[in-house]
Amino acid sequence: MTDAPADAGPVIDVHGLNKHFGDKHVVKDLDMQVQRGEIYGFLGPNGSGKTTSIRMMCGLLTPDSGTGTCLGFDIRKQSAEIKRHVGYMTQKFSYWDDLTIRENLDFIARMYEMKDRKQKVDQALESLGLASRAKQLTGSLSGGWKQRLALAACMLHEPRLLLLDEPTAGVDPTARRDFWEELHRLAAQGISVLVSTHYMDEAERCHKLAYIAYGSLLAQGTAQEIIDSQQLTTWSLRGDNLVQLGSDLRQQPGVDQTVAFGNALHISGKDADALERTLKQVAAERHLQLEPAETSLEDVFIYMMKQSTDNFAEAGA
Ligand SMILES: Nc1ncnc2c1ncn2[C@@H]1O[C@H](COP(=O)(O)OP(=O)(O)OP(=O)(O)O)[C@@H](O)[C@H]1O
Repeated sequence: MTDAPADAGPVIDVHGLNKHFGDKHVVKDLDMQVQRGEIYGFLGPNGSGKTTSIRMMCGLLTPDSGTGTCLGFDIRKQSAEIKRHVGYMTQKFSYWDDLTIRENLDFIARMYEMKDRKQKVDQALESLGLASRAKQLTGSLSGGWKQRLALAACMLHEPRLLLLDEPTAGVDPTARRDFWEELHRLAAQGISVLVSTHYMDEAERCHKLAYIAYGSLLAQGTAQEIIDSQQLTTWSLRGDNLVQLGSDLRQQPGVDQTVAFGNALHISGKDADALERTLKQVAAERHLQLEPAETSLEDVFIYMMKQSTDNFAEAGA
């Protein structure tokens, strides 16, 4: 096994990655860097190229063009070495229902030809809180426990990088919170995590984020940097019949987007002056309560998704 320099440079460093499936350009000129101990969130609408990007970055799929390294190994030429140091959790739970948790982990340990198998499995059961359920059949576990088993399985060979593809889809909020506590514990030990998600609360727990739509990376940075990058101003308007109000407002000058949040409507726009004039007038006419609001990550993601949908449609793609 070839060892890559452990602490030298970014854990993922890719430039100009492209991938086509047939005539579909699924990933376009992707540049990305992930640092050691960083939790990096990957967001974007369904089918935007997240899984394809993750697979290229860990050497499972060869890009049509572009270059890069993962853990210091060349993504084109050294995929076997990358796989030895990466834990990959796919979207689909792929363990045996009729084996117990321990048997599933033992099977994975055999696949990796680990010498101290029993000790490694015991450690994994202990550190992910699975010890009390070690003898339970996997098929009878709830979604949260299955996902904990999947994490234990992809941590078994002590990878330095975790690639997690929507690891918490369909899992309840408490189990998701526990899962994220675990990710932060691993990151604090220097393990890097690239995780795709559709959940806003999870996005906010990442150190850095990338937003990808129709194969193009539209923004990357900390949550605050992504919010700032779109230069939106947002106001909150309270009142009755928010659906009708939203639809009326979307025709008005300065209003780029309206999103209902509980009993309030978030209204955002790029032209701050025009937006303020419109909203003050509407609030006065209809006796509504108007307040400036912080632009949230969710406001910004909805805005970017809408922009990219429009651009995609205009391009006739
Ligand atoms: N092996 C393949 N052959 C042909 N097309 C593919 C293949 N894999 C993915 N695609 C297509 O590439 C596009 C991007 O898919 P990908 O799975 O990377 O998106 P995603 O962002 O991970 O989506 P989701 O959020 O739904 O998981 C989709 O249009 C998908 O249908």
